[in-house]
Amino acid sequence: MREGRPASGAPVHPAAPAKSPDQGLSAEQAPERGVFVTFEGGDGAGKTTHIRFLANALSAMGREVVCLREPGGTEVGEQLRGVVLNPANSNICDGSELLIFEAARAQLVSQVIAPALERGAVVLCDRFTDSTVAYQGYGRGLDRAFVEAANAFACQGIVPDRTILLVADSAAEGLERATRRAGADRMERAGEDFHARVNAAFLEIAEKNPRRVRLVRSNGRKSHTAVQVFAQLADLFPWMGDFVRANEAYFERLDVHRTHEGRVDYREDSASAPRAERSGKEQQ
Ligand SMILES: Nc1ncnc2c1ncn2[C@@H]1O[C@H](COP(=O)(O)OP(=O)(O)OP(=O)(O)O)[C@@H](O)[C@H]1O
Ligand SMILES: Cc1cn([C@H]2C[C@H](O)[C@@H](COP(=O)(O)O)O2)c(=O)[nH]c1=O
Repeated sequence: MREGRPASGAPVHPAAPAKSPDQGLSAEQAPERGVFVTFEGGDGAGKTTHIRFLANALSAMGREVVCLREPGGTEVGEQLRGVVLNPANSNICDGSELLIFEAARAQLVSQVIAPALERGAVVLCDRFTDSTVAYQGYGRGLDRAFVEAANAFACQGIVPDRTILLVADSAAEGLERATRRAGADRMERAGEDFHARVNAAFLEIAEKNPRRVRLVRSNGRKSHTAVQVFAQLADLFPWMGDFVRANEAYFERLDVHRTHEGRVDYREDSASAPRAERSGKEQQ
């Protein structure tokens, strides 16, 4: 997603801002401001799905998009991810767990996020500091002021411009979605009560930070969720507001369902998708 070329087949809205996917920056245009958007929510809430979809649309509009996940996103961070999520490491203590997430974050912020924002990229991050508050603060019960201080230390002043909080029907539903394919990692095995506390914590975080954190339900069709995600970002990317109203079919491709054989099936409720898409030109 680092290049500014439009993805094939992605619509371009007529009311696109000064820059359209076909036009480069003219010499006198100021570089665009970097935008930092994080996606949060319980396990299996749909973060990966919607980050990927949004990233495609943003790069079609000519933005450099950097997609990241936490823990991870750097070599060191991915190694730390392997340690903290490995179910074999069942004896990691809560303090050590917190510091591993913070170590991965400090590396990601300094090595990737800060430079990307400086360049004017859009950074989409699958989890960030709110996850630490929810999982280590509320879930594990660590001192919240200390968790906040550790977050601040790792972030070096970088705060998301917007956080999309995706909410599934329940923690159990999300966990079922998350573990369906690959089994449960160390955090996903923390128990139902733990995950209920985490999900409640996310709602509390959203209530306390209404400007930054926007709640979007991910319990229905993915296309509906995606429309709401775009709508909640329309003040940061002004073309998105009109785009949502004028391009329903663009979102419906998310409701495409892949069969085990790799064929593409279309659910009944997406039967209105345009013909070209129904012959297999879906994006995701
Ligand atoms: N409205 C929805 N939006 C997104 N995903 C949905 C929705 N409804 C069902 N799903 C399903 O939920 C599952 C989990 O999606 P995804 O992997 O994007 O979640 P995630 O939050 O990134 O999970 P994890 O916490 O494991 O990283 C997928 O199988 C996806 O198809
Ligand atoms: C950043 C962060 C993450 N976690 C937990 C949340 C999830 O259970 C895993 C990450 O797995 P995912 O499939 O990428 O969602 O780690 C946490 O407990 N604390 C954190 O700060």
